[in-house]
Amino acid sequence: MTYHIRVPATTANLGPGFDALGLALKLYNEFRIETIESGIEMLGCDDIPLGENLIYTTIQRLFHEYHHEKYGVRVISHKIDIPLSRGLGSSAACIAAGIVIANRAMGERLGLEDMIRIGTELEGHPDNIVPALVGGMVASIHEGDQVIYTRISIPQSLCFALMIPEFTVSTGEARKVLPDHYSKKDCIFNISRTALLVAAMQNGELEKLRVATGDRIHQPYRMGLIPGLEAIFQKAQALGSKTEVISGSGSTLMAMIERNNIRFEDEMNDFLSAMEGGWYVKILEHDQEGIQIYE
Ligand SMILES: Nc1ncnc2c1ncn2[C@@H]1O[C@H](COP(=O)(O)OP(=O)(O)OP(=O)(O)O)[C@@H](O)[C@H]1O
Ligand SMILES: N[C@@H](CCO)C(=O)O
Repeated sequence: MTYHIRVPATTANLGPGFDALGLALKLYNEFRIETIESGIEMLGCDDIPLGENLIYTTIQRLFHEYHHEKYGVRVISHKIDIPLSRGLGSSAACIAAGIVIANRAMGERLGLEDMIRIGTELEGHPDNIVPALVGGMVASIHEGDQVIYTRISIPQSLCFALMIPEFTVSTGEARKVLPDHYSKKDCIFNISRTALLVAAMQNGELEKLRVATGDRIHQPYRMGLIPGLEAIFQKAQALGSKTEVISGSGSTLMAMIERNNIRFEDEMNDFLSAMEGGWYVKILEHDQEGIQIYE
């Protein structure tokens, strides 16, 4: 049996919604899956050691946990468009793919809610894995052994400009720079803005996005990991962006722009090409479908 999987990139946090908000983007990794007699074979991703290959380790873990021995899988990475460790959910995409591949091999014994729970446990937070699986913009919480999530609508006129550098920021390192405790003032700052952001998105109030994406939980501590951030944010604003945030834990930066902002891409690319860091821009729409299996 042979089939294909397509899994979207995701951007997490969207400013104040640390570990809670995320959205799927029309940028994809694609895999071809073949059934084999036994074991797990990975082709087309030789640069990632097997022990760090999250598709491999996810399938291995699920086969072991569910005592699956009947037959194995060959996973061929044939289109890897999500760059590694840039804050675009490459790890969540691989975990999502691994879960779906293992589940299919095991006769679809896991439902969507099980896959979301397992993915969240493996990733450590739900904000990338849930939109990678279900698509769209999603608010998620992990409570006990359950993940509870809901979709948030995104204004039709909005799209997303991703400024992607050559350098990486590992999520692990970017979490280590965060404090263990926050003041009541900072918590209230983020709670109020997260609520405003969700409502502004639902109501299509683009002019409120800038104030609604204010954040005191993670971005102030991570800015130092991304040289060029301030200049790029200023340029994006000058080009009419509605707001700018760090995508996930970086290194990618994201501006929310109107679809009819036709000068943004070229002018931002000119600006980025004069900077150090190997930056380039990609304008993307949100993905509404999440992970897809096709024959
Ligand atoms: N195509 C791939 N195949 C196998 N493993 C991958 C692939 N892409 C990423 N990974 C694994 O995911 C790791 C990157 O995870 P990390 O959390 O640092 O970045 P990210 O998921 O891209 O960023 P963020 O979580 O901020 O969006 C890689 O080191 C590798 O172990
Ligand atoms: N919410 C996560 C997303 C990155 O995986 C973080 O910012 O650390």
